[in-house]
Amino acid sequence: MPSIGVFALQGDVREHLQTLTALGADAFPVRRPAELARCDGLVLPGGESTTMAKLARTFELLEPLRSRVREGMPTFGTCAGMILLADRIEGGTADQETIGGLDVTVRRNAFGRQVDSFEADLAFAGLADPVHAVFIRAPWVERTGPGVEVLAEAQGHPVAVRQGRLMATSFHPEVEGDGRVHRVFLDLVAG
Ligand SMILES: NC(=O)CC[C@H](N)C(=O)O
Repeated sequence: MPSIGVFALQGDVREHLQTLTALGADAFPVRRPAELARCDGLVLPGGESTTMAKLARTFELLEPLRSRVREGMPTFGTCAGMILLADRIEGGTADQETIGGLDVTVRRNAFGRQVDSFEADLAFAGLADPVHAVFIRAPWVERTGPGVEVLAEAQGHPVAVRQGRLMATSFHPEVEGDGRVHRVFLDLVAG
């Protein structure tokens, strides 16, 4: 049973814990470096990315997170979690820190005011049936580096990507999801 941490200083932690537990993972919240150290894989939930980065710095988790991701820990970011994994951000504050590792540029709040939040059924690479995707003030991926695979798109923009053992979605598969996207991540963890 893989040990999967969910970054828990801010964000929709409980939904991820429930989904991962239902899939048979040993899922637990991560608030300190000792908890991070026992993760086989990590989920960065949705929430508010600037707040999450600031709290990570305050609780001395930011540098440990950066090293674990650099060392190849499988990591899955959803929405704000995608922003935290991105190497470059557009539409953020100038001093916004990220964990980084994913060679993409993401645009925060990209879908704009009109469609602040919306839902869509999206084709997802490797899955037979469309995934029901809930978007809440979501980013999209503006540019991808050469090693990045696009797994899903919405309105012509990448909204799910994978690079090696890193995976990110603009939407919230932990909300009204059926577990299949988390299963894709657990398969990555299993290697
Ligand atoms: N639902 C979400 O995670 C929203 C992300 C948020 N707009 C941010 O920039 O961090």
